[in-house]
Amino acid sequence: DEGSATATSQNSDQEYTIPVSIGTPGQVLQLDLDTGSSDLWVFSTETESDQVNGQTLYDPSQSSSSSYMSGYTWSIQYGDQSTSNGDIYTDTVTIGGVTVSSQAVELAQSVSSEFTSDSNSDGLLGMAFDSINTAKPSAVETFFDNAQSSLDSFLFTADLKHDTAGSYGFGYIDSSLYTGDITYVDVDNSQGFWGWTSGGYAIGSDDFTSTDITGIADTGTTLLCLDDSIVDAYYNEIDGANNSDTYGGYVFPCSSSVPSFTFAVGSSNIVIPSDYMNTGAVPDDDSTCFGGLQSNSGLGTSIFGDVALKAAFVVFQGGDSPTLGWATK
Ligand SMILES: CCNC(=O)c1c(-c2ccccc2)csc1NC(=O)CNCCc1c[nH]c2ccccc12
Repeated sequence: DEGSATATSQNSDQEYTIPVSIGTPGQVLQLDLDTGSSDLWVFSTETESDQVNGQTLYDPSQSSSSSYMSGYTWSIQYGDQSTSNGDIYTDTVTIGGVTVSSQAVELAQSVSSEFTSDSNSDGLLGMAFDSINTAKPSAVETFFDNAQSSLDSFLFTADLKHDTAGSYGFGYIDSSLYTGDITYVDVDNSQGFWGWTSGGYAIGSDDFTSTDITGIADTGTTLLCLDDSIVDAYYNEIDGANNSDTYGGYVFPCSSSVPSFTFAVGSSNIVIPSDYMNTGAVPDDDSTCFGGLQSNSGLGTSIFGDVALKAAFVVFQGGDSPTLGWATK
């Protein structure tokens, strides 16, 4: 089996959602496919009503295929301190034509304000490894793991785009979506993430710097978050750039031209164009722009978030020795 789903850029590439059908008849929710976590959770009829703000709610009582997982709960806290928790049903889940008949669906009973205020997302579709799923008394499996037996190949692909619709593929590689060859690198999933190591970087047209950059491929995080040495070197090339306490990161005059950013993938590389490195004006000051590259300090890892991923066609290859494939497009 194979399929694909349109990835819709929300709020200027801040996140990307896909339509996911849950239940019989199908209830379609827009979920943020998140390779940086492993819980499939949804806004639901059980979510505190004062924490709902326009989201579509999954209602298990309207699905003839839902089944309550008695005694199961879940509770997650992301690095940005956002949280959600609730109980769990199984139901039929279909994404891009690929169906899992008994997928654990985690219903939110409570969510923190970041999720309430994000009316573009009805929940998260965690696609990292089962070891970091938060269900109790025991972990439940991701859609990707449950779909393995029915997928032609045990992989999914990400073709995220800047300010326009991209796509996620399941079970196959669409060679029309990239140019040249796909370069595969090993994945370290010991922390439950799609962890990998880049061999270095270049700022604009400057010389390449060989240095190991170990981080995670994370569709659920907007920005590219790297070591301070790289980040400081990058913003040294932009007049008027400064690391702002007010805005919580590097900002610069929106009139500045900003360099592109290249990162190594094995013996090849991916170039993030200049315009991806500017996420746009900060709130209440349209002459100050916020950088797409920010510090990883305090994150515990570097993060190749959407700013980096949307510059490439990326293959998430599952199995006993998972790998990541990167291609230019
Ligand atoms: C900003 C979201 N990212 C993180 O918190 C995060 C961190 C992290 C750690 C410490 C401080 C800040 C971030 C490490 S890995 C990692 N990645 C994930 O946790 C991936 N899942 C993010 C889900 C998520 C959290 N807050 C949101 C708000 C909108 C859409 C999605 C989300």
